[in-house]
This record gives sequence, C-alpha cells and structure tokens, in this order.
Amino acid sequence: MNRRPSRPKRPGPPKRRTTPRPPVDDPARRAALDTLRAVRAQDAYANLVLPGMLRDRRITGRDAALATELAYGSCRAIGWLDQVLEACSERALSTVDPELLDALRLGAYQLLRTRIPPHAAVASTVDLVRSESGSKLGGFVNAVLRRVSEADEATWVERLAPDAATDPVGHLATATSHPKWIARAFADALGDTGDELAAALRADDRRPAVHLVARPGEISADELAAVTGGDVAPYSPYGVRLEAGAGDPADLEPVAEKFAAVQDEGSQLCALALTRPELETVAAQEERWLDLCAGPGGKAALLGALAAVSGATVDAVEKTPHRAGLVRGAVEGLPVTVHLADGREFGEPGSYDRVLVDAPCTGLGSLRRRPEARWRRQPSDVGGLTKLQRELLMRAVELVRPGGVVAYVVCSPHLAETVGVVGDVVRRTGAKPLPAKEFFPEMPDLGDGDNVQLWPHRHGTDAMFCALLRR
Ligand SMILES: C[S@@+](CC[C@H](N)C(=O)[O-])C[C@H]1O[C@@H](n2cnc3c(N)ncnc32)[C@H](O)[C@@H]1O
Repeated sequence: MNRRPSRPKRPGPPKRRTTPRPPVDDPARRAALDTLRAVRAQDAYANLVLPGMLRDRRITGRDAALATELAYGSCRAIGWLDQVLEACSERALSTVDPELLDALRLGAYQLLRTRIPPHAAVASTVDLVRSESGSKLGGFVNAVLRRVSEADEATWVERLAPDAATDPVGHLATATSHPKWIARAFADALGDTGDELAAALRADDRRPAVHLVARPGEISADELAAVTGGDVAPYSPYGVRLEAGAGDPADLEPVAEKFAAVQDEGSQLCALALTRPELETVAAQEERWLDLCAGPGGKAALLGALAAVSGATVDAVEKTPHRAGLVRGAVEGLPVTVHLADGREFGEPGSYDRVLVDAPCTGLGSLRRRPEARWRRQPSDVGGLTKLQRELLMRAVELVRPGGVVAYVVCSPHLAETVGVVGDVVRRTGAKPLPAKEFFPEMPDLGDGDNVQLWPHRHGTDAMFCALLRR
C-alpha cells in the first residue's frame, strides 16, 4: 500500500485547536430532554412518554435508569430549577427559548440533585445544545450552568427560599420543590408546618412501590405474593406490594389473567369501606351497589368481585366514552353493568343500597406517581372541581335508599375537596356522617375526626380521603 509521506513536523508550540470537539452522542440524556420537551410543549405525561421512548430507541439497562432518573427528577423539580436558573442567568428566563430552557433544567437538575460530577453535568448539557443549535447557545448554557455549579442545593435554598422562621410553609415549598399553594394545602390538612409537613412533601419525590389487588374469589393475597415474589400488603386484606422498579406489572401472569390488578392499597380500602357498614334499608332480595365515577374501573372491578362473592350487583357510571370502555374491560365476567352517563343525571332516586362517589379531583394525593403534576395543577382548578364533587355527592345521597350508605372518596388531602364538600352536602341533605375510621380497622395513624385521610409518608399509600354517609 502506498502511503503519502507525512509532512515534516514544524518545531514550536502546538497550534490551538480552532474547531471544538464534536458533541458526544448521549442517548440517555437525549431521551430525558425529549421527555421534558414533550411534557412542556404537548402537555404529555412523563411517565407515559418516557417508557415508549426508551422502548423505541432501544435504550436499556443503566442508560434507561439514568434517563428515568433525569426525566422524572427534572419534571418534579421544574419550579425550583427555574428559580435557581433565573438567579444564574443574565437574561430573564421568560426570554430564553423554551427548548433551551429545557436543556438548562436538565443540566441544573444534574448539578443540584445528582452525584454526577459537575464537569460532566455541564459538558453533557452543552453537547446536547451544540448538537442541535451550535456553539453560541452552547456557550450561554455553559455560562449559566457554571454559575449554578458554584453552590450546592442547600446553599441555593438558603439564598433563595423564604425565611423558615417567618414563612415555614414557603420555605418548605421551595426546599422540597412544590408550588406554595400545594404545600399550604398539605399543611392545612395535616395541621402542621414543621417536620410532618416536610415528610409529607418529601414523600412526593420517592418512587412508590407497585401495589397489586388480589381479586376476591379468584386468588388470595398470600397466593398472589407467592406467585409474584411480592410481599403481602400491611393493611388491605387483598393487597400485595412489589418493590419499586420491579418491572412492568402488566407482564405478571395473574395480572394478564385478570386475577389481580394494579391498585393502590388506599384505593382498595376505600372501596372495601363502602361494603362494610351494616345497612339500615328495608331488606331487598339482593343488594344494589353503584359506582358513580367509575373510569378506568379499578374500584368497580374490586366492588364487582366483592359483589360476586356476596350476591350483590353493581352499576358503574362513567361520563367519558374512552374511560367507560376501560371500565368494561376491567369488569369483564363480573356482575357489573357499565353505563355511559353523567353521574349527576343518572338513575332513580332511592334505588341503591350502597353508592361510591370516587370523584374527579386535583389528584394532589398522588403527586409521587406523576412527576410533572404538581406544576400543572393550578389553585384555580379547585373551585370547578369542588362544584362538580358537591353535585355528584348530592346526587349520590338522592340515589341511595334511606338507611343505605354513600362513600365519598378523593385522591387529595385539600380541605376544600374533602371536609369542605362533605360538610356542605351534609348540611344541605341531612345525611348522617358515619365514623369512617371504624371501617378501616386495619389502618393505624388516622388522626382525629370521623373521616379517613391516608398519607404516603404515614401509610405508603396515596393520600386518599374517605367519608361515609348514611341517608
Ligand atoms: C377519580 S376518577 C375515578 C377512578 C375510578 N373509581 C377507579 O377506581 O378506577 C373519576 C372519574 O370520574 C369521571 N367523571 C367526571 N365527571 C363525571 C360525571 N359528571 N359523571 C360521571 N363520571 C364522571 C372521570 O372521567 C373519571 O374517570
């Protein structure tokens, strides 16, 4: 082979490199960035977008774990990351291109909340930006992130958060990366602005265990635990807990065969609580139960299985066609009839023994399951939701027979959605509050009052609220 003779080397100092090194291809961080962008620009849910992206791009193992940590972590912390970035940018963040801002958030998250070495966090983010927008914007990102890296998260909290002594809720909201109105709602529900509030807010950043429900009459919790390698749940007689990140539960045989389903243990206990109080209705041949807000069908399926065992029947109402379809799928083979209808206009007054109102809500009780949710929800959502909740609960009280039972459930601890709605309906209808706690005998730490408020930091469940009323 002919080789060209190499040029003679010139003596003297090496020449400065004029072209920067090419950006490194980084599939994990690229997937995290694309997830952040989908969440911002398309109102996507991070926990739905990312798994599909990882599958399509064949990202597995450590890269998949890194993409997940960075995408979900950045989504949870968006408001806080923006506060720090604002302090480090010479331009107002509102004038920064949104796509670039997503990259800055990803870089800042790595600097503040991971053990990734600062130079790697900065360089990898600059590379992502350079690969799509060139060196000039890469330089801007480099400058901002270098300023972020000058202090650790605790120091940034000290600098930017309100004073803990004069504004404890504002301080904890910043320190745990929650909007203040949500921290305030938790504080009001807990009656605490100190350690317990901090624990409740911090629990939203922990990855929840997967809870399974063993369908009564098909499989016991012991059997389900043995088959899935999980642990029998501490509270629900039908519950099994799997380790967080134990793989896709849909792949488990009992789930595929519909002997079991994914369902938070708190949800299981709320559905069960509807079936537990003695009825004071005139005896009928068989009990008629109603699930007034059934989609996607988790509680309807558990109620259906309990009804099958006890000889009752269930009507399940859902307003949205797609979700009514999901209910049909969930209750196949059970004594449940699905109705596509508005619960506020459904049914004949006085025709049910037990009615569940698992009402649409802010979902502040399951923020740990949806990384971006805390920043998407707005305080202005609460008014419209409480109006709908009140109307649905009023209708439920009409639909139940005298002496029958209504369970009102929301996945939120916000007092306006919980005791606010229940108190209002009790005043207007004369329905009698039952001591709901007595019907959660398995559950410790339920605090004062009749109603049940569960919490992730106390019970490992979503923050479900349940009130029981007798007509
Ligand atoms: C919190 S979810 C219910 C969850 C369900 N019970 C489960 O365990 O799977 C509330 C449901 O109520 C439905 N919904 C909203 N407004 C409604 C209405 N006016 N009548 C009936 N369903 C309604 C929503 O579409 C949503 O599917």
